[in-house]
Amino acid sequence: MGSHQEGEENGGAAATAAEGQEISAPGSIHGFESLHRLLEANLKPPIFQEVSRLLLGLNCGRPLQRISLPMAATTLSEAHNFDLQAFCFHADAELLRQPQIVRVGLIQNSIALPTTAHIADQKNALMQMVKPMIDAAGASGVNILCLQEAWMMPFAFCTREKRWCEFAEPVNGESTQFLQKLARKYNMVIVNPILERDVNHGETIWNTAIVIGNHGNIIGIHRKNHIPRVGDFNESTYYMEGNTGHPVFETAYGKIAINICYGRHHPLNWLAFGLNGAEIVFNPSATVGELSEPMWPIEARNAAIANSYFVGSINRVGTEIFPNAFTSGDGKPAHSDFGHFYGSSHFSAPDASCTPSLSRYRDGLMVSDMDLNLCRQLKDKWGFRMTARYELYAEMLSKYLKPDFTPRVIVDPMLQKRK
Ligand SMILES: NC(=O)NCCC(=O)O
Repeated sequence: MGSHQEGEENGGAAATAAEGQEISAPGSIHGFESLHRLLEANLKPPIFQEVSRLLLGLNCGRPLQRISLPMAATTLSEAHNFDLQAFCFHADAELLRQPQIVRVGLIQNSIALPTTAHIADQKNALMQMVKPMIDAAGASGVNILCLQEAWMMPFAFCTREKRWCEFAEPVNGESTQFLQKLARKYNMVIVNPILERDVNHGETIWNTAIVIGNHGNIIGIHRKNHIPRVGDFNESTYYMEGNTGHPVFETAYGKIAINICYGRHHPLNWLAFGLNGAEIVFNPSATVGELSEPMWPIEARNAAIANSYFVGSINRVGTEIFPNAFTSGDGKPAHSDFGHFYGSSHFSAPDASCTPSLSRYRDGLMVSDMDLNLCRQLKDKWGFRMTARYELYAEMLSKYLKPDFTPRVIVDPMLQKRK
């Protein structure tokens, strides 16, 4: 990983410019860690700049800038072989408000031990593996950090075997305690997405994000609203649709919310966090290339634009092999893995700009400064809230929810109706 110079524009992924010679890793794109790096190595600089403008947009009229991080962070990334990238989203200067700059981090990780290892060992190894990335975030002065969905376990839901429920832990369980110490040490808000066991409600299991404040306190939790029933994502076998609605957590550094994984396919889910005033929405995820990669760069970015907030998208990395083969009723032969979790964590901004993605196959920490003033500036510019005509949709939805609803279709009288 090379160093990032202040003011270096988004073509600065020279970090891995030697990637042409890189040994092809599983999950790489023809030997490259990301599309951005592949393009940079293969296009002439002026063409690459123009392609980057079209793919990543402009922030305040300029290509997104990379920022440099302290040597302590880059040293950790080299020693522990994780991708480290850092950017800065600006906003225009205002006369009455000071800039509200917050430094935000996203961590993507693979599993640390085979899925056959003892559960306690897997959890301990994961904490040890993720710690250098959290330390790098701390050394970089990150204010708010979010980990990936169910980061304390392999994404075993594809198997439908109930033994994986043993990974579930209470809100104040070992991962929260581990992160609380780090939150205090680095004065950092940390979002901890886990499989939760709600011991006070009959051991119910949820897919939950715990928001830990910068004093190590638990600010609150959010439980995943929408559960996938697609392909191998048999998550409804394990936990129920969340009962926490769309909370926004006012932290020392800004108003944040969490839209867990599959919730990103639901525009109303994004909207509800926006209506509650979120400035940054995290989307901790676990998804594989074959299923969703074409959607990945679109949905979060669209949500950031439509709702005038920042989005931090995080996806796990690697291929996780399970001891027993499984099928998912989709006609595919029995298999022992989901496919490749493609990482590619990134930030999207309300002005339609976005960062390049982290590696498609390595663990990584993505850092970005963001001036939260950009949220209101984009609301003023585009007026999406003011032009939204919510009353039309409230009425439509209330009709749709009634059992006697019939779709309002006006049929061309000239149409020969097929029987
Ligand atoms: N974890 C999860 O919700 N995955 C669903 C797959 C997807 O939405 O891409």
